[in-house]
Amino acid sequence: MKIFSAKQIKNWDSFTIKNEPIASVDLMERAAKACADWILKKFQQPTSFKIVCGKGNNGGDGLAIARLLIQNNFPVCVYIAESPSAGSGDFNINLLRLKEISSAIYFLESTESFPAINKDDVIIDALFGTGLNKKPSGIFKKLIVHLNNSGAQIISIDIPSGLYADVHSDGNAIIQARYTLSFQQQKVAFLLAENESFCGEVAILDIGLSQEYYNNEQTPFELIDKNTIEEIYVPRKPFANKGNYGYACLVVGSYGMMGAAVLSARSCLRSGVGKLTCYICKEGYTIMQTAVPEAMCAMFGTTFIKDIDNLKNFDVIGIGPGIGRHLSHKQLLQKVFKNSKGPAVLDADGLNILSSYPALYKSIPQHSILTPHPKEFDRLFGKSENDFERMELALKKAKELSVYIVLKGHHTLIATPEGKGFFNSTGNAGMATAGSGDVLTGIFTGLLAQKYTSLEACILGVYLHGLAGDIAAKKLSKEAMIAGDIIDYLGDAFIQISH
Ligand SMILES: NC(=O)C1=CN([C@@H]2O[C@H](COP(=O)(O)OP(=O)(O)OC[C@H]3O[C@@H](n4cnc5c(N)ncnc54)[C@H](O)[C@@H]3O)[C@@H](O)[C@H]2O)[C@@H](O)CC1
Ligand SMILES: Nc1ncnc2c1ncn2[C@@H]1O[C@H](COP(=O)(O)OP(=O)(O)O)[C@@H](O)[C@H]1O
Ligand SMILES: [K+]
Repeated sequence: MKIFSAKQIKNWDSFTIKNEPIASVDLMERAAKACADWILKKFQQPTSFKIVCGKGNNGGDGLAIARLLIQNNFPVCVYIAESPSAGSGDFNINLLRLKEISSAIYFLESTESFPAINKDDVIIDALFGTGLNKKPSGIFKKLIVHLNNSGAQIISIDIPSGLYADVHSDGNAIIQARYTLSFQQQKVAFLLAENESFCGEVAILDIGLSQEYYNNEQTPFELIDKNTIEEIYVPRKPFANKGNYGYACLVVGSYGMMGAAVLSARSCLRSGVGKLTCYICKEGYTIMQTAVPEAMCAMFGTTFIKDIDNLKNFDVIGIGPGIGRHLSHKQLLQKVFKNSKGPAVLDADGLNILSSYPALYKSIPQHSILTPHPKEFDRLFGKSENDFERMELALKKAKELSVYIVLKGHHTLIATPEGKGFFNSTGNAGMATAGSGDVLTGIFTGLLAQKYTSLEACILGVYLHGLAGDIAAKKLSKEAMIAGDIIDYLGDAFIQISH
């Protein structure tokens, strides 16, 4: 699903108004109705709502929601933050409509007029939406702080007030919502960890914006969903043999870190690879042969891997999980880069070694997949001030090095050499456990071996990994699940995407 910028969303609204056609106030009514329906499902009588509005269209939404809640017999008070600017047209229409059924409408001109708020009240935040054009200051800033300090649950309409949709919100006063009810699709700001405490749980409500605009508008950002996966996933052919599904190699593990090797090998096999050989150290031999009898083993080195051989035999090489950091690993990387038939997968200490030798960056095989978490990313490409900056840097470096950068997190970002950014929509905090990343490396390696392109392997890989994690969390809880469980539920994830 495409993700548009605030400006594109505004154009999307205008396009819909013109081409559906629908009056803008009726589109606002549709948005307000979607919010009110959501709220009515969530909250029982006699919840008391305090709705705080600005004078733009976000405030207009708030006024229309107020009317709909009053019509459902909820106690509602409306507070309008005064400013010298006139209300938008649809704000004014909705104010008149509200005045016909309610007198509990108050204008906030100074801090003295701020309402007292009960912890049991529910605040609806319709102060600023995507029209925010500067840092909230003066009475607006104080109002945001007042609402945040009240201890009451806040529902933000469209976006938490004070938050920018497409850029870092650099020290802004921002509403800390328990829920954000946004329209039609995600905004980039919702997908970045730095905004978690503002957005709360995000619900995306369908307000029927134009499909034609959606189809024709270009955007660098997409959210990976079921439809994206349907276009990529290729079912196995009935007459296939193991030769059809590729020969993968994993360079993994060292003394004390064979767990990472086992996890990546198991997940590679569970992703459908035809054949797998693992390069490991001598101490890891029995462990690997016992834990993963389906994988072949080649030993090079005693406590860590010193060398590798015959790399030309493999369709794809994954390197990194558990290899530790040793001087000779620079040569290991060089060999992988030189002998890779196609793209390689680089993770964990594979990336850490790489970051110590920037001269090697330009010899990374084209379209390789690099899978850093934010700290590994900073080590590779330098520190970023915030998540937006890191995202932009990932897009820049993916282009510069012609690689796919999988920046891991709650909504993992795939930055592509073509300048596109795909956010994942599966996965959960139960996956914040040692070894989850090793599992992902195995999946990417397995999918590349089966001739998925790097982009397809990245998209399908992160989605399956997260989906298996979601199934594991449902069965076992986020707390009790461990990385190995993600592998155990990969089968269920494949079954889900293939139906
Ligand atoms: N027809 C449409 O365009 C639709 C728009 N919708 C709503 O409209 C919103 C966007 O509305 P608008 O573009 O009117 O913008 P907003 O309602 O977000 O705010 C704009 C108003 O706030 C002022 N403002 C911005 N930043 C400020 C600051 N820091 N301090 C003080 N004043 C500030 C602006 O001057 C303007 O008056 C969306 O977020 C959504 O909630 C929905 O009703 C769906 C339909
Ligand atoms: N809170 C979370 N929500 C969703 N996915 C998560 C979360 N925490 C971690 N993950 C996923 O788990 C994996 C962790 O990888 P990584 O940090 O490399 O762990 P390790 O090095 O222990 O294997 C990544 O794919 C990441 O996206
Ligand atoms: K808002």
